[in-house]
Amino acid sequence: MSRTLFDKLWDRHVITGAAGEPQLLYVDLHLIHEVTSPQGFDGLRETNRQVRRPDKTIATVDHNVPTEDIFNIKDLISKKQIEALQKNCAEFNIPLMDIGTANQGIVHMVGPELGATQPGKIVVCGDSHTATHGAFGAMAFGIGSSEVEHVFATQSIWQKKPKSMGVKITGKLPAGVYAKDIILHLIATYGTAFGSGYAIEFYGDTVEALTMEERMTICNMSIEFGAKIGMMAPDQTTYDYLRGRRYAPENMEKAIADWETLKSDPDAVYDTSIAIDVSDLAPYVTWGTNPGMGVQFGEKFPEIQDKNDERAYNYMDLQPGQTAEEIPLGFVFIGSCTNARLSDLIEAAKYVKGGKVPDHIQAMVVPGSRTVRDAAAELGLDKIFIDAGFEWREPGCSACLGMNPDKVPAGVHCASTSNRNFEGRQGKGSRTHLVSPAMAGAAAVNGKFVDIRKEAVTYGAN
Ligand SMILES: CC(C)[C@H](C(=O)O)[C@@H](O)C(=O)O
Ligand code: SF4
Repeated sequence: MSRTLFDKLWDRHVITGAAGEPQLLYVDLHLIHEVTSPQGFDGLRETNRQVRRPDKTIATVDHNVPTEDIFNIKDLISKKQIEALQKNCAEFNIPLMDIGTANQGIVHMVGPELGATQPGKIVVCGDSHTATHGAFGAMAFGIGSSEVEHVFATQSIWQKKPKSMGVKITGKLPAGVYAKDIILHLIATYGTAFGSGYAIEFYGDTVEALTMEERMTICNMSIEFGAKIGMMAPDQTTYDYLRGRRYAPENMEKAIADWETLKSDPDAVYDTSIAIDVSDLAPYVTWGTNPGMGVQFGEKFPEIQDKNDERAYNYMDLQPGQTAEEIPLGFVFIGSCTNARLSDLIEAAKYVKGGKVPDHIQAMVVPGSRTVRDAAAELGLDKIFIDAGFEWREPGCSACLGMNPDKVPAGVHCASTSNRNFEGRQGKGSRTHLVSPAMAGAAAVNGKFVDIRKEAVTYGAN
């Protein structure tokens, strides 16, 4: 029988359980961070158990780390969580990409950078953006804290198979329009609950033409589209990305021969299918308090249709009929596991170069990992951002969410390359507008959102 990529990944991992019932799946890679792992370790200790496969577990510190004085963790809860992870990793023999080390970074950046995220694997993490790793043709999903303990102890997890959805993306992206705009467009068009109960496969000629970094941006926000799982079939782009990385297979040719089978059969059928064409897409800007409340640049913010819209407009202090250019920005955040990879910083820098961030805007770049930070500095991007008036920070989740000192002040509008614009997400009372890195960079030096498709707004673009 014809099978989708998702069916193939699922079938490979079933240990026991009948179809239609929860099934026990083997886990190939367990990523952990300081926020959702302490309970699991405590549970192991209480019952005198070990981590079954420390060699299939990788730890990162990301949510709580300061991005200025990295070893000086002032917040007591943050300090406790980070110290607990350090102690737990030492006790249970788990590799930790610790603060200050070469591989420090956000968990969803580090797995791929190390080459640990690979086609065909089941990747889990106590974090909702785990779908990011699906960009490699892996089946990756977020799990809860009690499931973290289960994976620690057994290297497996019970799951009921979700339905499958095919999202076909075709057309060539116009200049100034990015992977971020594709996923924001999908969410704005179909709603934040559309993917609920599904594992999504993104495919089509647009997807095939994307780099791994762009693919990760789309899979990352599967959760904002309602789906726990988002994936793309592996191809030459995937293999080229992985070759030579620390955890890449020793015998790449043998691995690739297997990975080549990881694609949906031509006549495989998804439970639900949708298709979009991106040839005429414009850059997106969200105006409201969920990632689906967004418009294409130039469009007016929509009329109020329900209580949610009303509440969002009140919280954001915006009105229907306004446009993105009218948003009074006070903050620009370029960071997060959605858009803080090297290509994101390169694209943002193209629009920042030679410009100046006006006094009314605080702008920061927070590379998602030290690897990215170092590579960007090598290209001189740090200088471009600093000369323009940006703060150039150390890696971490930073202002993506208010768990560390980086926060957007109450009432301030922030152009953000992250994935969530919920009330208070970037700090109490903060107002988040989700955009691509290029849109954020251009907004910083122009003092407001601008149409980056027009040459005139780019400074020294090349
Ligand atoms: C803190 C963590 C559990 C959380 C998540 O699950 O996604 C965070 O990463 C987020 O983005 O909101
Ligand atoms: S960068 Fe943001 S979305 Fe990503 S893991 Fe950290 S807090 Fe979650």
